[in-house]
Amino acid sequence: MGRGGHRRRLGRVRGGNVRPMTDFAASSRPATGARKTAPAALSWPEARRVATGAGRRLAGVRRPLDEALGGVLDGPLEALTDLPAFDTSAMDGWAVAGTGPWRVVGEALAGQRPHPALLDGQAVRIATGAALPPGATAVIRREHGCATDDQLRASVPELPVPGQDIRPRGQECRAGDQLLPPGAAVTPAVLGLAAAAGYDELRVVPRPRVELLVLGDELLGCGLPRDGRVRDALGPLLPPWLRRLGAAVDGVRRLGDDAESLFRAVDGSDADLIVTTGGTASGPVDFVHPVLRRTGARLLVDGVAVRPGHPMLLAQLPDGRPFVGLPGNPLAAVSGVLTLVAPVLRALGGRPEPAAGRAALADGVPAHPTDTRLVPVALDDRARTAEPLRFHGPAMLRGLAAADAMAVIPPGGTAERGTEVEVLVLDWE
Ligand SMILES: Nc1nc2c(c(=O)[nH]1)N[C@H]1C(S)=C(S)[C@@H](COP(=O)(O)OP(=O)(O)OC[C@H]3O[C@@H](n4cnc5c(N)ncnc54)[C@H](O)[C@@H]3O)O[C@H]1N2
Ligand code: MOO
Repeated sequence: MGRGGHRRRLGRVRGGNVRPMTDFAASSRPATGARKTAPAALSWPEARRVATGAGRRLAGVRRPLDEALGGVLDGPLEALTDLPAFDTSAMDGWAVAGTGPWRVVGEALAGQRPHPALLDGQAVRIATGAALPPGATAVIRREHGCATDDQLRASVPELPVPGQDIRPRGQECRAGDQLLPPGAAVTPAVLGLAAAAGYDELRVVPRPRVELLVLGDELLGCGLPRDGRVRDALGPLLPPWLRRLGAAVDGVRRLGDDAESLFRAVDGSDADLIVTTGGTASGPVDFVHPVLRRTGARLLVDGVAVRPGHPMLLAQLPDGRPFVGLPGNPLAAVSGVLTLVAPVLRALGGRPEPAAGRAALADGVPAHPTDTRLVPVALDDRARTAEPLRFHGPAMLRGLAAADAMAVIPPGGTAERGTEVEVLVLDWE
């Protein structure tokens, strides 16, 4: 269940739990799960476009600065004050009025109210960051002046230079200036800037909350594969990656291949996005389609012309929340994250799409005749090349674990060595 503990019930049809097929708009699957005729898979670029449009940006919330990290700005960050807010000294030394020599009449430390105005020929000892007394025309650095018996002389002939080592009020910004645009990621630097500019709280688009449901009777949470069972690889892989992509993920719920428990988990979740793994195909215990049908969801993407990962799907629950079904084969699930989950998370979280990376293939890669291929590659940033890696089968993670990116190989022919292709950088850390 989501963090708030609130359960959102999905709409039900009286007299039965299965919605009419018209509610399962894009699907042509029969209610039992097996497919009579395969619906046309969307092309990979089209599926990504649909995913981008499937998530409505979450409403902004006010957060104290220390809880705003990792969100994005809901609106522009406008300065609440001039910065600096008052004229200050940039150096330790003396603030002076007019040309020397000067009589030292007091002291100005950071954090004190401004010293009374200086007359021509007067000076105060001043600390870096202290408010400049009115009338001061320059600052003489400690190492450029010589003070005896309250008489100050510059030890460098060119001094004083008017304005030297003074940080004038408003040098960095004026109150009301836009410091950052809406959608900027809230980094530690942004927190510092916001505090300097007078903010105690920020209005941010929150991280979308993801409910992650890992399906499969065969999955083990620990130990060696045994008795036909395998270790769950996606439970450890997905949460930290989805967090990196801007999501809030409380944890993973592992469910058996049981339609009722999947329905209850989906029905009881108040997450902004539900992601399942496994059960997308048409095997005897693949329940994602029938359960979606029972919830009254609308399928937006039902299969994508991409290898691996072609059974991935994207649906919209009756209340509009998105649902992504990732295939169970681990590299196919990774392909589904890149194709569907990442764009949906960006849309929900108000994050801009990163600029597309490109690199030249260091070796030829056979393309699929009709589908896009996503192939793990090691990037050489200096040479701007991408080396295709072995062990890239849909059930394998060995290539991925050594990869920096997935190269996008468009359908048809062979992508020859030297061909420049799009690369989706795997920003793990
Ligand atoms: N008759 C057909 N069979 C299959 C097709 C097809 O088109 N026609 N597509 C194949 C492709 S491609 C994929 S991908 C898989 C997708 O299947 P599901 O999404 O239903 O996934 P499962 O059947 O539950 O599992 C598939 C495979 O992956 C292993 N798995 C599942 N979850 C995990 C996990 N968390 N960690 C590690 N491994 C996992 C599972 O044990 C299976 O070996 O369907 C093909 N079949
Ligand atoms: O999606 Mo499957 O082969 O492409 O693992």
